[in-house]
Amino acid sequence: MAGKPPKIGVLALQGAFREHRRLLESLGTTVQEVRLPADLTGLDGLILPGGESTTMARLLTEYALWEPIRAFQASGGALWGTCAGAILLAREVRGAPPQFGGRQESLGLLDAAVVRNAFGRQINSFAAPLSVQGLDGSFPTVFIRAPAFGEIGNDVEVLAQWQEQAVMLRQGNILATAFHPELTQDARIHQLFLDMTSDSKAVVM
Ligand SMILES: NC(=O)CC[C@H](N)C(=O)O
Repeated sequence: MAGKPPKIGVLALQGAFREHRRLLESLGTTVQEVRLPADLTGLDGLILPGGESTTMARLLTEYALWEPIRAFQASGGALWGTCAGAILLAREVRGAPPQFGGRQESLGLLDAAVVRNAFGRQINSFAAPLSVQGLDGSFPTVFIRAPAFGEIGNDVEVLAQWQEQAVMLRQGNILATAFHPELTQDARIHQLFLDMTSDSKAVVM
């Protein structure tokens, strides 16, 4: 769809937000770092980066961002969570640390449960070429203490799997990857997300 180029926010409380910014800018996208609810104004999409989901959850509470992000998505804003960011999107989080009483707050916007650290600890981190639905050839994925998705709702498409576990999901204007496209030089999933922002604008109009 022709029109204004999308403006994308990257949640910049903690984690790999600079890496997302670099890839988005390589595609000519205007990027806004998001730390406060007001930073969401005028954005077409928001990326929740990888990092540490328990820390990010605490900071989302401190900066009063939970409800504004839900409202942003409800009004047509696209969301993409990578790794810890994907954990924040899920309906239910498994494997929360005991000091959280085994429970971890999430946005609950993606109709799937997420299992933290599904592929093991830091030392079990790995890189692998993966086939991703809609992309030609393989995509160079990087998994760092990555989650996997389960109990996936009917409205959710599985776009990639690793060892029979779902690692990339799309539900309408929400995208979730258990891996880190921002740590590669391959901007195709960032491009896919930019395309999603114009899809959701088309729906709203
Ligand atoms: N690379 C990552 O984002 C790791 C996510 C981390 N295991 C968490 O649960 O938050």
